[in-house]
Amino acid sequence: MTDAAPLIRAQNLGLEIAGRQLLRDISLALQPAEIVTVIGPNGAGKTTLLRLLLGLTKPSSGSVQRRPGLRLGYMPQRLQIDATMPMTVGRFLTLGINGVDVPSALAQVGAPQLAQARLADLSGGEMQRVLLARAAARKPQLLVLDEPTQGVDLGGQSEVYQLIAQLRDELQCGVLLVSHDLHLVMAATDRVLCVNQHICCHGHPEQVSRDPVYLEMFGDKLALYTHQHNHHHDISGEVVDECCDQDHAHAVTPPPSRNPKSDSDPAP
Ligand SMILES: Nc1ncnc2c1ncn2[C@@H]1O[C@H](COP(=O)(O)OP(=O)(O)OP(=O)(O)O)[C@@H](O)[C@H]1O
Repeated sequence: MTDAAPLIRAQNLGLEIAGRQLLRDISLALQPAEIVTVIGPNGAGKTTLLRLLLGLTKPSSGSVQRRPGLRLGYMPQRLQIDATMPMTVGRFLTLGINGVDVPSALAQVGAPQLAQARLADLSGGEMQRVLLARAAARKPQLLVLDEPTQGVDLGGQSEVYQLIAQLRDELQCGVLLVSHDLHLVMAATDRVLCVNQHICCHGHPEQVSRDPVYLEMFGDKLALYTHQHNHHHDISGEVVDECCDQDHAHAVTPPPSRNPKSDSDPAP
């Protein structure tokens, strides 16, 4: 494969376990330096898809091709830490990875002060930054991040996504990440795959956010929100009309679909 070849290409992936079809007909290609976000409801198969792409789970059907020698950085969804474990962040970053420069690895994720901190003492946001630093420490060609903002408060979440976009620019690596919230990742994502056992829709984030399939899937969460001002937004935040209520709960108004790619389209 050449540099222009995808980092990973999957064709017609399917996984069945104990008679249950967890994933079917997944075809995709991850390009270098591209940020791709997988979204989908709980139990949709997002983590399972990552595992198939990484070769940690064997598909029941279809195939995955990875670039030979592909350098991966993986950030798992959660890391169980024993509160009594005395390990420092600096030690954790070098475990099993040769030649990690701890100060610069932490500086890269905006946490230079954490080298001597105990892993068990970190806040949710600090822990995510440390996990990101470890995933980036191998200078990966592909960063795979499973819900990188778990345990991070809302204000900190967009910071983490900005950091991911910054890492992509610095390392020129592809990024494959899982998220529950399209709107948080929109600004830092080139392409979205909406997964629920199969790829339901895909495309640029704005396209997907207006796709009827996406809206149906996340409709309950998007349908109502409360805030204090006097206009409506569509789901990408644009003001779509005026009204005079203050402090109201209202429905998000999706604008007309702009040719999103949906269920019936060929795979990405
Ligand atoms: N090894 C396995 N054996 C049987 N079922 C499994 C296995 N791995 C995952 N599943 C099931 O597959 C479904 C998809 O799981 P997965 O963790 O991929 O979902 P997800 O989209 O990542 O969910 P969440 O958003 O809740 O993290 C779930 O119903 C899960 O119970």
